[in-house]
Amino acid sequence: MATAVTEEVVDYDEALKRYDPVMGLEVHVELNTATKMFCGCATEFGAAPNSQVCPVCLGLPGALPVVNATAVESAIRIGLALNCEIAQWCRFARKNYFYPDMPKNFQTSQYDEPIAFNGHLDVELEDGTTYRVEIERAHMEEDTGKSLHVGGSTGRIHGAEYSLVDYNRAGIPLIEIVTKPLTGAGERAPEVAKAYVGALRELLRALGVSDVKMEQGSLRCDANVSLRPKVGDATSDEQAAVPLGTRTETKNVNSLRSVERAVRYEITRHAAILDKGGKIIQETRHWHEDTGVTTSGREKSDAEDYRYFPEPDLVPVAPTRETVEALRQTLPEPPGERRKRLQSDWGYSDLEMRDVMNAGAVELIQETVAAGATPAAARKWWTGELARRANAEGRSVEDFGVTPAHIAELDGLVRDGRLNDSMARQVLEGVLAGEGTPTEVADARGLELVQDDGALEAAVDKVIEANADVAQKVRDGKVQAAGALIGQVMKEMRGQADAGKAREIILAKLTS
Ligand SMILES: Nc1ncnc2c1ncn2[C@@H]1O[C@H](COP(=O)(O)OP(=O)(O)OP(=O)(O)O)[C@@H](O)[C@H]1O
Ligand SMILES: [Mg+2]
Ligand SMILES: [Mg+2]
Repeated sequence: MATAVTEEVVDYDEALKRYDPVMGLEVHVELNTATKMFCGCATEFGAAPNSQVCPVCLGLPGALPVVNATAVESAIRIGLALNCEIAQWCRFARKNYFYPDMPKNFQTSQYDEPIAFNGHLDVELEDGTTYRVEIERAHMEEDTGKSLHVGGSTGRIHGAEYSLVDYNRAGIPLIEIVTKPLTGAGERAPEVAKAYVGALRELLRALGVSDVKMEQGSLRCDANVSLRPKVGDATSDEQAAVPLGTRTETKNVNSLRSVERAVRYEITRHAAILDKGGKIIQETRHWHEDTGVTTSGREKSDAEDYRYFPEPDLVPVAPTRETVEALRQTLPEPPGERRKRLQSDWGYSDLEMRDVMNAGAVELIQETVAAGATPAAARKWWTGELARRANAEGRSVEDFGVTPAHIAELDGLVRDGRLNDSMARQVLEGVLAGEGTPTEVADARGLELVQDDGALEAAVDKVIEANADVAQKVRDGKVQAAGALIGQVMKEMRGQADAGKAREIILAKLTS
């Protein structure tokens, strides 16, 4: 294991004055098929170690693999969604290397005949511009098992007392999506990296092919970074003609924010080495979330000898054009377009839509609006109260037992004038506590606005009398001062009044 040496870095903006960054992103996505890539074992996450294994995924002699047809379909759909060409005929290949988490001593992968190639994904950046990420290929392979190193001194894998290995993950279908070297992003390279992985995650989720949980490892990103001397604008022809520098490959970066930080860090680290006339070593690096740095992994040349050869135990994959076209018909509306359509349907600002995206609430809002709520109310509940609570409790809003129908019903009660905002919040408490539907909770808790305007007027009169000085301010034109009076009226009515109505009455009495 690498010892923790702090490497030199230069200021990011300084680095960008002298160097042009180039990136290549490799994303591994675990498909959500019920069974593994080449056998019938289950793929459930978190099962007891080595409970989902068989002779095929354990690589026992004589066991024969069979391709998972659903995984191939998912691979083709991913390829199509990434605007790739789909191979008419391709094979699996054995990638030979020895590592204890890989029981067969080779990984069944694809090499020079990927199922999908030559695509692109357009990603939107913060400033509204679009960057086209060129996709080199998307190929099928299988995941490895997981090692667990126990005892010994902390962080020293090979100093561990012993190691355990869990093969449940071995053989889970993976698609590796590899970009071409991405140029022309200039100082926005880290932002492009984050935006691309985010857009890819959104796309894969829309395709329904993976649960894309970076924190659980079902979506993993390796970020390759190199620098070359800067000779012009990032997008100029002279700059494009400069040969690429040596890359480093930062492994398994497991959040969008980390992708951005890791790329940024590597740019500043490379620059420091190049400034001193040093050479970048082509190697893998490990990202450390806590300290925000990468450390050296293993040296890895381009000509890494994996002794690839075509897998003799599997038949080639040869999807007919009809099959491919039929799969094309199953593609969802591109997420970017869908997002824009919904934002305009719902009348949200850019900021509001971003909140909704960040809260992962698009589907919930869609269902809530379909159930009759206004888009504004749906957004308010799902990204406000419920998202806050979910965050605080480290849970997902879906796990609360509150449904879009509940929220629509709650909104209905507010719009019918039966509940005010603070009462609606109390009703929601009750729904969260499992007391029933919003109407049931409001009935059971006796929550209902006083509809009697006479009572409200009486309360207003009383409050005006008791707060003559404030009332005078309102009369003198300081309308904001009415807020204090409304507060008093609400108190007088024990919260059972419609604050909007109270305001109307107060202003009518004092300003007309
Ligand atoms: N000089 C470079 N600078 C930045 N990125 C590069 C450079 N050369 C290649 N890349 C990118 O690095 C990535 C290399 O991924 P690829 O899967 O092809 O090979 P690998 O990382 O060597 O192999 P493995 O899949 O075994 O990790 C690609 O995204 C490619 O575009
Ligand atoms: Mg790769
Ligand atoms: Mg790689």
